[in-house]
This record gives sequence, structure tokens and C-alpha cells, in this order.
Amino acid sequence: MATRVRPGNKRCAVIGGSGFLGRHLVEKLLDRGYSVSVFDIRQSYELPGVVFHMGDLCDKQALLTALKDVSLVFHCASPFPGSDDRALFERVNIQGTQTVILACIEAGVQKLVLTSSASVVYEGTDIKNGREDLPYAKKPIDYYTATKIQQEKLVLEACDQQKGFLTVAIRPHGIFGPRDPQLVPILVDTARRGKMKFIIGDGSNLVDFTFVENVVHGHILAAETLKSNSPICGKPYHITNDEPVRFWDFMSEVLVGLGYAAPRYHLPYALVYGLALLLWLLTLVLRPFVSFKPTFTPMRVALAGTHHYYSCERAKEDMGYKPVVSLKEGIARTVQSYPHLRRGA
Ligand SMILES: NC(=O)C1=CN([C@@H]2O[C@H](COP(=O)(O)OP(=O)(O)OC[C@H]3O[C@@H](n4cnc5c(N)ncnc54)[C@H](O)[C@@H]3O)[C@@H](O)[C@H]2O)C=CC1
Ligand SMILES: CC(C)CCC[C@@H](C)[C@H]1CC[C@H]2C3=C(CC[C@]12C)[C@@]1(C)CCC(=O)C[C@@H]1CC3
Repeated sequence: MATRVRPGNKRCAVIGGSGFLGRHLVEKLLDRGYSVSVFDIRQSYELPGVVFHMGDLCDKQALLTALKDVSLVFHCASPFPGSDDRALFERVNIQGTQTVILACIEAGVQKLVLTSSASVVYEGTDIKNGREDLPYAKKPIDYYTATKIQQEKLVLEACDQQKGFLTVAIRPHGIFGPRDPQLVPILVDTARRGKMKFIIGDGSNLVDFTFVENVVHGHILAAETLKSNSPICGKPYHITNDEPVRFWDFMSEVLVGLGYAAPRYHLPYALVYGLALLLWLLTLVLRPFVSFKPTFTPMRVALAGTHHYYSCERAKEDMGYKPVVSLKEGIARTVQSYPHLRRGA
């Protein structure tokens, strides 16, 4: 039985609030006067004003406890994208998201903002200034992407203005910033092992990298714009820095900022992709005997060697989105935030 929450209520919940994006979102929500509950399988920090609920989003009862009196839910939980655990992705991103929707409806939540990904339309080939009307990838490049597609469809289809349950999906791309556990740490680890000497392809491919505070800004704008009859109900929105950059220029700027050499030598894209594919097949065949994780997976090679940048015109038009931190400043703040990853540290 749904208990309707009073209008104007600024109590929200962040599912996945212990993660990189989730924690930045929680911090900004607190600044803006929201009271926040975090629901996550782990607690990674403590903050005054935040109530933590430890639990798995596949557990409806645990969710219902965390969603009591909450009017707005952000769902930004996901398994690590680099994993190849198909069952885990399906359980968390598909069944788990279905459970989140059911729990929101049962708890009387009015708005659900999903963190999707621009990669739901990416198949490993060039996308230039892609808009939201591009079809979902028919051949997603990995289980992460395949299940993010299903997740986004579930959330958008659940939008029901009659029943007062409104949903929207934010599609960020290449999130970076302080405390990111993925992009900068993987890059530095690769450099420290002497493997960041090569540029895959001619180095001219443009990609979106999005500073985490812009992603947070997009989420909060969406939540505050999401009202009955608003054009954003049930729709996906690209949120990027709106400054596509050459993939290898971005990587070089971060590397040089941290004291490492920029990659210099070019390798043909098809050769590196073919080798990465071969290596990946080998890891599958040898999995019963040895386990090893190649740095250059076919997915990473595709992301590093193709154009993939997206238009955020729709977010500008429908919710007045404009990035709040430029790419240059975002990179400087990110580099500064990783003293322990500097060369020689
Ligand atoms: N990092 C990136 O470049 C991009 C990320 N995204 C999306 O943004 C969202 C946030 O990503 P990040 O903050 O980078 O990841 P993250 O790994 O730092 O955070 C994810 C959080 O979800 C939690 N979680 C995982 N499984 C759970 C479960 N079964 N129940 C409850 N909590 C669970 C984790 O404990 C973690 O705290 C994800 O949905 C991801 O798909 C989208 C585009 C790009
Ligand atoms: C070893 C180097 C060639 C590359 C190091 C950097 C990569 C770890 C990152 C470059 C682009 C990133 C990216 C994602 C993860 C980290 C990178 C591969 C995502 C797959 C994260 C989840 C998404 O939704 C899409 C992202 C696209 C870009």
C-alpha cells in the first residue's frame, strides 16, 4: 500500500550512494538542503546528515525500509563495468532495477532518476554528436552495456503520470574526477607498467569525458524538472562536458599532469583490436587453468580508438543544462586530487 509523501518533501535516497558518482551526488544534495539516505552494499564514508542503509538492491524489504518517507530516488548502483560476470550484471542491473521500481511504487516514491550510460547506443564503431534518438545497440560490446540497456528500458517504461510515478534516465559518458576508482587509476597503473607508450590509431578520435560535478548537476536538474506533464518524463538525456576532446589528448594531459610521459608511438587500430580479441579468446580458453586480466581488452581498445561523443542539446532545451566545470578545470582538479598516483609517489 503506497503512503503518499507530502509535496515539497526534500528527503531523497541515493542507491549506490557509497560509490564514486553516488558520493559526489550525496554531497551536492546535502549542500542544496536535501536530507539523504544512502542505500548500498557497503558503507565507504560517514557524513553528518546522511543515514546509511546497508543492503542489496535485489532485496525489496531492505529497500522498503530505506525508502520510507522518501519522495525522490536516485539509482546509481552498478557492478564494476570492467567485470565479465554476466550473472551478476543480470541480477543487479536487470532484476535489481525491477525490484527498485517495485519498491519505489510500494513506498509511494514520486520520482526515480536513473544513472544510465551513453554507451547504451555504442557498438564499438564511430558515433559523432549522437542524439538520444539513436537506437539501442543491437550488438552491445559487453554484459555491462547489454544490461544497462535493459535497465534503462525498464525505468523509462515504468513512468506513469496517472499514477504519479515519474522517471527519467541520465546518460553520462566517461565520468572522471576526484576519487574516481576507475579511469585515472587504470591509466596510471598501465603507465607504471610501461604500457602507455602507444597511441591506438591516428589519435584524432573525439570522445566525451565528463567531470563528475557536471554529471551530478545533470542529475539534480533532472530531479527538479521532473514534474507531471514535464517534457522530460520517461525520457533519456545525455549529460556530458559538451567539449568532445581527442581521446589521446585527454589521456596525455592526465598522464603528464601526474608526471608520466605521454604516449607517442602510433599503432594501427585494426592490429591492436585483433590482438586484444585474440588475447581475450585465449583468456576464455585458459580460464579453467590460469586466470589473468589483460589491460587492453577489446572494449577498451574500441573506446580508445573510435569517435564516441554525444549531443546534450536535449538536456539544454528541456532542463536548461549547461556544464558547470570546464574540461580544463576538471582535469586540473582531478590531477591535483591524486597525489598518491604521481610518478615516484
Ligand atoms: N564511471 C563512468 O565512467 C560511468 C558510469 N556510469 C554509471 O554511473 C553509475 C555510478 O558509477 P560509478 O560511481 O562510477 O561506480 P561505483 O562502482 O563507484 O559505484 C557503484 C556503487 O553501487 C554499489 N552497488 C553495486 N551493486 C550493488 C547492489 N547489488 N546493491 C546495492 N548497491 C550496489 C557499489 O557498492 C558502489 O558503491 C553506474 O550506474 C554506472 O553504470 C555511466 C556512464 C559512465
Ligand atoms: C589502458 C588505456 C588504453 C585506457 C585507460 C582508460 C580507461 C580505463 C577508460 C577510458 C574510457 C573509459 C570509459 C569507461 C571506463 C573507463 C575507460 C574505459 C566506461 C566503460 C565506464 C562505464 C560506462 O558507462 C561507459 C564508459 C566509457 C568510457
